[in-house]
Amino acid sequence: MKIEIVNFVDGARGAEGIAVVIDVFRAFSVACYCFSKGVSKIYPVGDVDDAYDLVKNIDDGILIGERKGKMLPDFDYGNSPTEIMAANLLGKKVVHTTHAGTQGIVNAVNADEVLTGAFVNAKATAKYIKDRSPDKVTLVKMGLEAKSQSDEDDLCAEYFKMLLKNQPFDETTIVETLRKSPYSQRFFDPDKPWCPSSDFDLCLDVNRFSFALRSVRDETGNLNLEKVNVQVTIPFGEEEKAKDVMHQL
Ligand SMILES: O=C(O)[C@H](CS(=O)(=O)O)OP(=O)(O)O
Repeated sequence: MKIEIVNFVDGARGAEGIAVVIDVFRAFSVACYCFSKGVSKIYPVGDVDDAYDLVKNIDDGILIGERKGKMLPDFDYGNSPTEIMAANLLGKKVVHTTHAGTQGIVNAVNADEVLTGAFVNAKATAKYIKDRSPDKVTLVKMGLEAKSQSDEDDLCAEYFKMLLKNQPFDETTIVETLRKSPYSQRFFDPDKPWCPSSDFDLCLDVNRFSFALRSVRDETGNLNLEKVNVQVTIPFGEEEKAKDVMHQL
C-alpha cells in the first residue's frame, strides 16, 4: 500500500486511491459526534450559500458549521462537539459547512473513495482501509483554514500512517503534545467562547468511536457522509478490550 500525505484543497483535488480527509479541530470530530447523537445524514458542503439553499429542501434538516471558527448566522449549531453533545439530534439531517474540513471532502473528486479523518475514530477508519487492501491511500491534511499547516492534523496523519503500516505509535502522548501546541491555544482563550476547552477534550478522545465515515452521493446527487461500523479491538495496557458499542449511542 502506497501512502501519500498532501495538504489543503489542492491536495484533496489530486488525492488518489482511498482519500482520508483529516480535520481534527473540529469538522470530522464534530461529524462523528453528530452520528453518535443519532443524525441520519450529514451533507458536507463547501459554499455557505449552498448550505442555506440545501437545507430548505431537506425535511428535518439543520445547519451546523462555522467560518473563522464562529457559528454562521441562522445556523442551528456551531462546529463544536460540545454543542453537539448537548443537542437532541435524533433523526436530523445535517448540512455541514466549515472553513477547512468540508472543503476537502467536496474537492476530493479524483479519489476512488473518500473518508473523513480524526482521532476520535482513527483506528476504525484505518481498519476499514486495511480490510480493502488498496494500492494507494492519500492522507489529506486540511490544516488551519485549509491554508496553513496545523499540529493536530500533522500528528493525526502520522498516526494514520503508523496504523496503516501496522507500526507502533504511542497514543498516550497525543493529548499532552497537542495541549502545548500553539494551534490548540484558542480552546483555552476566554476571549474565544466559540472554542471551549471541552472541544479540545472531545476532539482528542482517541478512538472513542468504532465507525468510519465514508462520503457517497445520494439519489439527488448530493454528497453525504455514511457511517460504516467497523469491528475494532483496542488495546488497553495488557488487556484487549472491545470498545463498548453502547458508548457510541
Ligand atoms: O471550526 C474550526 O475549528 C475550524 C476553523 S479553521 O478553519 O481551522 O479556522 O474549522 P474546520 O473546518 O473544522 O477546521
